[in-house]
Amino acid sequence: MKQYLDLCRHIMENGELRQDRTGTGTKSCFGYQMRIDLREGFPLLTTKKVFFKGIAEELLWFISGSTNIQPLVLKNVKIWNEWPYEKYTQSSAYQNESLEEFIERIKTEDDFAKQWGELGPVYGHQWRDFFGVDQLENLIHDLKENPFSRRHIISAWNPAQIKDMALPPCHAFMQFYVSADKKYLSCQLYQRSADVFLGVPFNIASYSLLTHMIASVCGYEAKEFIHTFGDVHIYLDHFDQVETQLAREPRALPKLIINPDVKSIYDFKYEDFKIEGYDPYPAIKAKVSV
Ligand SMILES: Nc1nc(=O)c2c([nH]1)NC[C@@H]1CN(c3ccc(C(=O)N[C@@H](CCC(=O)O)C(=O)O)cc3)CN21
Ligand SMILES: O=c1ccn([C@H]2C[C@H](O)[C@@H](COP(=O)(O)O)O2)c(=O)[nH]1
Repeated sequence: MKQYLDLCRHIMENGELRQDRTGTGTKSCFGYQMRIDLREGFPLLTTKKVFFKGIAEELLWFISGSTNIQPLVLKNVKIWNEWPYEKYTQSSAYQNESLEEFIERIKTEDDFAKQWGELGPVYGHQWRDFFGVDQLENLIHDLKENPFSRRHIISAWNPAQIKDMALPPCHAFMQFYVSADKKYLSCQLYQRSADVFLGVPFNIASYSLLTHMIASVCGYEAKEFIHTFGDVHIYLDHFDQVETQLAREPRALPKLIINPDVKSIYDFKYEDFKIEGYDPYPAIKAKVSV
């Protein structure tokens, strides 16, 4: 995807070196925007293999309103594991378990999962229960009933609850837009902080999938995903991986096929999505900064 490679090049060429919360250090820019036409294919990077199943299961988990990693872990999605583990290792309950042993306990012991698998009121909670407001339900209702509204918004940024979250939301604010002919749905996301190598490929695919799902249940077609960034950065220990990707020639994008019989946003399962014609270069390993 040219837009993504342009973003990587932009940061490599113009970014400033700065310290960050995790201690790793980044090259960073402030403010950037990508526009992705969803009619040209599904934006799953081809310059490395991206774990679509993990992205889809994470999105279904947000939609379900869950904020406990147990359902993800049971589906073998590992991307949120480090954060509850970090908290656990700092508690008096910690018995020197490795990350793998901790995750095994989350899988098999419900009481342990209830206590230690919780991330606090993160995305799923805010989307479905922002101080009692089901923002997702309202959004879908309004997209159908009042398509030209300028208030089609979901915010995960709840300042009163930031202190209770394992990580304050990065993809924090989204807005939807129905075309004048009521044919198309577009989505714009504001992401306050973006890990370009690990997080952004997930975020692009996740919001593009969400746009397709909402379009499908509201009777529209997905048109554009606009991705707007605040602090957009490449971690210092991801430079080699980014260069490897920049040396690869992007291939044709795959197609997303959604089961058209699903009429409610809450009824989707992973099996209702099919990615066709995905032919990526091999995956590239990288360390996640916690
Ligand atoms: N530093 C940092 N970057 C992030 O992208 C990030 C966070 N923290 N914290 C919260 C979530 C968790 N996210 C993550 C975490 C890990 C991967 C990751 O390791 N991805 C690998 C392997 C995926 C797999 O196959 O399990 C990848 O190659 O994409 C991706 C996104 C996105 N977010
Ligand atoms: O969906 C996500 C979630 C997180 N990130 C990245 C962005 C930053 O590198 C870290 C969060 O650290 P903060 O100090 O809270 O900004 O996680 C992402 O890119 N996408």
